[in-house]
Parts: sequence; structure tokens; C-alpha cells
Amino acid sequence: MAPSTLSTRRRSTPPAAAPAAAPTLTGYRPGTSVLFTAPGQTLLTQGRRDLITAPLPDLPDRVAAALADAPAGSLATGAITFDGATSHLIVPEHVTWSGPFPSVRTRRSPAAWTITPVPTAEHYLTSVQRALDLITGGSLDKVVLARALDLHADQPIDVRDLLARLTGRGRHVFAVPLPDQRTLLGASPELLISRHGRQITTMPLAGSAARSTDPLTDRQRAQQLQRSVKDRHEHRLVIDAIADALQPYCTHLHVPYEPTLLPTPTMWHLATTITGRLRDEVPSLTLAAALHPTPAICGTPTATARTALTELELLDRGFYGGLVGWTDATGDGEWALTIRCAETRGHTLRLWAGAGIVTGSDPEHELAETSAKFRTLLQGLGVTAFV
Ligand SMILES: C=C(O[C@@H]1C=C(C(=O)O)C=C[C@H]1O)C(=O)O
Repeated sequence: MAPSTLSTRRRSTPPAAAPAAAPTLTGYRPGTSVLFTAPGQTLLTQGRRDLITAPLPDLPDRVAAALADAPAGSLATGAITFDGATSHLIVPEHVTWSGPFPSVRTRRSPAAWTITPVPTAEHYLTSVQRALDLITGGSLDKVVLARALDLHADQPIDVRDLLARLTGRGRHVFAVPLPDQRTLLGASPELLISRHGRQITTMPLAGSAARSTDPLTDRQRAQQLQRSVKDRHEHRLVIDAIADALQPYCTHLHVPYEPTLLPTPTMWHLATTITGRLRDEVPSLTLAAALHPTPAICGTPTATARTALTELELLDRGFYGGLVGWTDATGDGEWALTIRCAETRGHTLRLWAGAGIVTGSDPEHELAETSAKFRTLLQGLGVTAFV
């Protein structure tokens, strides 16, 4: 089916129609279910009618074709890699929409963990310094440098249990089954794009500070972040790139001048909620392809930043820094950045965290920022050793 016929298809989920049924994870099937939450909504799937693995630019057409062959109301959901080279999108047999996911108290796992930073902290510090040299040399304005933590438990990781503990740790809690019995899971605070009819919303984040358990220190950190010239510059680069990418699709685009402060349980972020009205009903995946990778996860200019991070990080990001979400046959959908996330299999997890490097960044500070970002998952795992 051609994408132009998208709007004639039945919507799978007008947001207002999400039933208020209390969600539970009992329907979650490790290895096959996709879970994706947004404020007030939980998407949980069972079974697999189709699997779409394609580069991001091809996905709008590939998804439209797959959903044209599926029963009315079907959707495609899953993840797309950072480099946009491939996807793991599932057309499920069964979809349940329910209300906000409740905080669940689960049995604390008595697992013992070994934790290995990849690369070492020293290597990360050197990479940040090299990025700063590129910025001083004038070839880059910003690059996001990530690192990983490899965790090994003395018992198999219970994905359902971990998901229950990630509730409330980010705007989008998610789990996507991947090949080879791997699961991508996390609690992302960052909305890349949502589309409902012609209405679009994006909420980029850039500029971060770790939360403190002391209320006074916590408030001071938030105020410092809001005043920080370096962080506001880092944030502005993202907002400008997103506004430029969305403008051609919109009759109206509202870009607030001032960022707001967004708290997660572990971090403060500078956030801007951008809303717009589309000229045509362009599919959410086309908008995602136009936006990704934003300077929030890659850098500015994009191509130079992409080359720099590939050379400096040494690791293949895989699905980290990519997209997770869903789209229906009308093109409505919601896509979050796959950050504050991990890939898990058996006894192991690889956690990811990155930080935006701009002029004025301090390597030790950026290292500490990535450590703080790891806490989203580490606290969910009950790991305090690294924190
Ligand atoms: C790269 C990550 O986060 C991104 C980088 C941020 C920053 O540098 O301030 C803030 C939020 C995200 O856009 C991550 O969490 O791994």
C-alpha cells in the first residue's frame, strides 16, 4: 500500500479512547511481548504476526505495506538502531492499551553483580578531551559521547521483575524482544515525536544535572542548570536543529523561547516541549526519520559528530540512542529515544549512558553525568555498588 493511502486506514488508538483498565504485567511474555508506556498510557503486545527489519528511511513504506495486510486496528511497535541501519518492529497478534502503569513493589532480587565499565573511565575521559580538541579546532559544535557498563548477575535476570521496578523512572518505560533471546529495556525521559492526526509534539532534552537526596542541594543544582550558559547553549543546538527539521512539514510550529526543568528520579534536564500542526498527515515514522539523530543524541553538525563519536566511542551503539515506540496504519504514533536503557540476555546486561560535549564541558563532570544517568537502571536493579 502506498503511504498516501495511510490516512484512510482505521486509527488503532485515539489517545482519548485508551481504556482506563488497570494495567498489569501478567500479560507480559518475555521474549515476545513489547511494552511501551507514555504518560497515562500503556501498550502491551502479545504474539507476532510480522517482523519488519529495514533501514529507517524505508520504514514508513515497509510499515504501511505490512499493516495493509494486517487486520484493521493493527500497529507496528519496537525499536530502531542508532545508526538507522535496521529496525526490529513487530506487528503483534494482540494489543492491549491500558492506563498509566502503577508502581509495583516486587520481590527484591538477591542477585550479586559484577560490573565492568566499557571502556574504562580513563578512556572515556581521554575521549571527552579529544572531542573538546575537535570543538576547539572548529570542526564540531557538539558531540554526544556514550559509554557502557557490563553487568553480570549470579542468576538469570528476571525481565518482568525489572520492568516493574522501572515504573516511574522515566516517561517511557519499554521492553522490546530482540533476536538471540536479547531484550532491550529501559525508562527513557525523552520524546522524539508523537503524532495524533495533524498534531505533533516533541520534547527534546539537553543539559543535565544529577539529582541530590538533600532537598536544598537538589534545588540548587536545578537552579544552576537553568542558569548555566554552557547547558543552555547545548540545549539551543538541539532545539534549533529540531525546529529546522520540522518546519517544512508544519503550518504552525510553537517553539518556546525558554527551556523548562524536567526532573526524573535521578536527573534534572533542560526540556522544551515543541508542538506543531502538520500541513499533511505525514506518518510519524517519516517525521522520526527527518529528525533522527538529533543533536541530543549525536551532535552538530550531524555528519561530523557521527564520525567523531564512532571513532571515539569504539563501541557499536546498536539500539542504544535509537528509537522505540509504535505507529498505526494511519501514521499516528509515538517514538521515544532509547536512552536510560540496557540490552539484557541471560545473566548479563549492557547499560548505556552518554553526555553532550560542548565548549566549556569538563571531562570529569561529563564522566560523573554518565554515572548519574546509569543510576536510572542501576537503582531499578537494586545495585548500589556503583552509585
Ligand atoms: C545521551 C543521553 O542523554 C541525552 C543527553 C543529555 C545531556 O547531555 O544533557 C540529556 C538528555 C538526553 O538527550 C543518555 O541518557 O544516554
